[in-house]
Amino acid sequence: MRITNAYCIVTSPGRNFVTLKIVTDEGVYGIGDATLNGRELAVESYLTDHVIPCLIGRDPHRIEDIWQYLYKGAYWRRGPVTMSAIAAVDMALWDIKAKAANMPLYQLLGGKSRDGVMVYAHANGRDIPEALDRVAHYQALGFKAIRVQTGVPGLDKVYGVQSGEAYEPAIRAPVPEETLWATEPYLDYAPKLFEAVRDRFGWDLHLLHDVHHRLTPIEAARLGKSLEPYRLFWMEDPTPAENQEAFRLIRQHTVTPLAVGEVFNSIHDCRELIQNQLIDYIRATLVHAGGITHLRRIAALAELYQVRTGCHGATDLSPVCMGAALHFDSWVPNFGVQEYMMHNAETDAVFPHAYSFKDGYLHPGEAPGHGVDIDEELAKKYPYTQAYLPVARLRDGSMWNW
Ligand SMILES: O=C(O)C(=O)C[C@H](O)[C@H](O)CO
Ligand SMILES: [Mg+2]
Repeated sequence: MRITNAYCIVTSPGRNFVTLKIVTDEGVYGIGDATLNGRELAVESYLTDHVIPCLIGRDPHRIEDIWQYLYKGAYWRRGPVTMSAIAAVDMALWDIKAKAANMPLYQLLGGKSRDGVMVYAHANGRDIPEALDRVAHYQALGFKAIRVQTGVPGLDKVYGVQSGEAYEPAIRAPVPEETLWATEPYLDYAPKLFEAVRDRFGWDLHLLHDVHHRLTPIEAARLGKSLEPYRLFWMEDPTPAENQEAFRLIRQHTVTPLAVGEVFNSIHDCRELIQNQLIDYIRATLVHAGGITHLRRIAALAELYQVRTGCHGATDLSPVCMGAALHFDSWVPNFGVQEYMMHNAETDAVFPHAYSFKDGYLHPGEAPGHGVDIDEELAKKYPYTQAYLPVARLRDGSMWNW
């Protein structure tokens, strides 16, 4: 089998997605997600200008060799643009291999380790009562795990809180939106939120919370400690993780479980966090961390230290990433949970998929490959529009972490 053609499809059914399609001489094709929120065209150019010309004529079954070629062959290693491009190729090649074998991808990875993939939903409210209503909504849908975020008194816009029906932080505009952040009111308010959630819903629900990189290590330690009575499933990204050592300080003060890594793109970003058991869940996922070939190395390292997976699954990762991740999640021995934000109807129509939700679990389906396709004609109806994640500043105007 040979690769005869490959190209990117950029589409925007509500938000921007970059998809790679790899076509072979035997008519089998594979699909990979290459979306990097706010930097979509950089990955598209990396693939189109620098990667695709090197793929033509290669044997698509040689997934490991192609991965190594793209990683080592560029000389410049790692980084989100490079690793998202490699991930797209890798996902598409695994799709081809599984389709050629006439098997769902999880079978090639080693078969299922579980009957369903537990997923968590996002309950977002402008205040505590609204957040509680959203928790009730997702619990009624059958979710066993729910992430809860609220607005903070005195702050106009806060990460994770929706102004309309669907939460979409990447605003369509030529430059990022500016938002305001203040740590003190947040640290006071977050425990009140979880006290209210436990009061109303009891203990038979996994609760998660995303701090979105906004605290210093000692502030994160304080928050983890103040959330202990509410027994969170995890506290996510409490502080930026470039300095992996910083998590030692948080760990010394709290037993609230920690989840980190949605912005990571290689095993080196989380090696110390894992080897020193400074986290409980690793959030890296396929599209930003080099695809299945690389994520399974990360998971294997994590397994040695009883760190479990908690793959990123926000809506800026396309259904292609979600579908492939569900095969990975079905197989990976040290699975923890999968994020599931749910795409809008337009996105689901552009990306027909085999996965389905039932009673708090997602199932990858039995279609050969990863089970997600792209309707290229429909995709053309939604042209790319510039959109960026917001930035955050403190009250004195200093730049902060969004
Ligand atoms: O889903 C999460 O946990 C996130 O933090 C979502 C991110 O803000 C989003 O994916 C950025 O593109
Ligand atoms: Mg997050």
